[in-house]
Amino acid sequence: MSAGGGATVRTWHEPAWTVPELVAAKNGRTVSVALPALDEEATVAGVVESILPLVGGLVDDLVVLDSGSRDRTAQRAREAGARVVSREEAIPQFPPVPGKGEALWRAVAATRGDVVVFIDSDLIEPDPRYVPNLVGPLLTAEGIHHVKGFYRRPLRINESEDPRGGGRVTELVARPMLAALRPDLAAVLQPLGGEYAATRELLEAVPFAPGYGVEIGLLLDTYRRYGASGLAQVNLAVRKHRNRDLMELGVMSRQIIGTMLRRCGIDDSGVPLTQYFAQDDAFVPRTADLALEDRPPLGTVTAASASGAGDAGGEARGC
Ligand SMILES: O=c1ccn([C@@H]2O[C@H](COP(=O)(O)OP(=O)(O)O[C@H]3O[C@H](CO)[C@@H](O)[C@H](O)[C@H]3O)[C@@H](O)[C@H]2O)c(=O)[nH]1
Ligand SMILES: O=C(O)[C@H](O)COP(=O)(O)O
Repeated sequence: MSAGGGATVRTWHEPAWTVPELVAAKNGRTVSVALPALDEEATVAGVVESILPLVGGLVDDLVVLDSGSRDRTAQRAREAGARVVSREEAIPQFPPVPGKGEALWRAVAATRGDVVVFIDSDLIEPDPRYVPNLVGPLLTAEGIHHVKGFYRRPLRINESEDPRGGGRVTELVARPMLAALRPDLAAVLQPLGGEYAATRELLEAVPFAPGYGVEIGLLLDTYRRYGASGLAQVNLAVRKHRNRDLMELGVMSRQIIGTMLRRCGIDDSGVPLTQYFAQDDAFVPRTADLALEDRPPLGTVTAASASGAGDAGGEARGC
């Protein structure tokens, strides 16, 4: 699929692989599935259970990377049948920092699969076809390193459901900014989606952006390394998740903009977002954290470098 003169991104609209076909296509390769989870006790078990039947066949390892949960996420995930790894266990030599990028960076370190599939653990009614369809292009086609899922996204707020209203940051921030800065990626339907698969070769070679910048960072870094031909996308039908409120999405958007600018060699002010919350007749300011320092490529991280997993520097710049 191409958009507005941009590059073509290989797109599977009606994926039809069977699980036995994909198992045969592994050809000695291994597949890990990693679920980042922060306080997801309500949903994590359902996501694990949707993938568990594949373990021992298509999937070699199913891991929940606990991102510092204070609820019973780890217990629920373990009881449902996943291997649970804390951030500290995944990379003991570096103290963890908050955020999703940190969780994914450590999930790659905690797994061994030649292919790693990421699935969010806040999904509602997760479809058991997500994992097979995400690994399909990697196992059956040549030259692809990163497969994004795409889907219709319902928006569920205050008990009402808009069948197509979800993906607000995607539609208002990420896709318009890609059109402006990286038009070759304008055909990617869900650049921020949390359901995607990638080769270990890619995941160990690129830096991981902090927080919610991680998906856009991985997308831009894939494009920089392999061009659009290293990317693919596959139709996963529908995806429902816990919808955050507008102010939380503002903070997420600020992080994503910071990562995009940095990947495109554009200076970011580094100023975090201040939001104003109406309280009675006043507007109360609150400034959110902003993190712009990447974690370095895992391929460069050894026990000897324990003194500093900081910024990956030039590797991340200039998309
Ligand atoms: O510090 C964190 C924050 C989140 N998560 C997990 O990451 C997943 C997605 O987080 P969520 O806060 O639900 O993100 P969304 O609002 O769903 O945001 C969308 O957009 C983000 C920015 O691209 C992506 O990271 C998400 O995967 C994507 O679903 C969930 O399983 C969380 O538990 C962590 O593990 N650690
Ligand atoms: O991916 C996104 O755009 C954000 O996660 C927001 O998604 P939502 O609008 O479906 O809550």
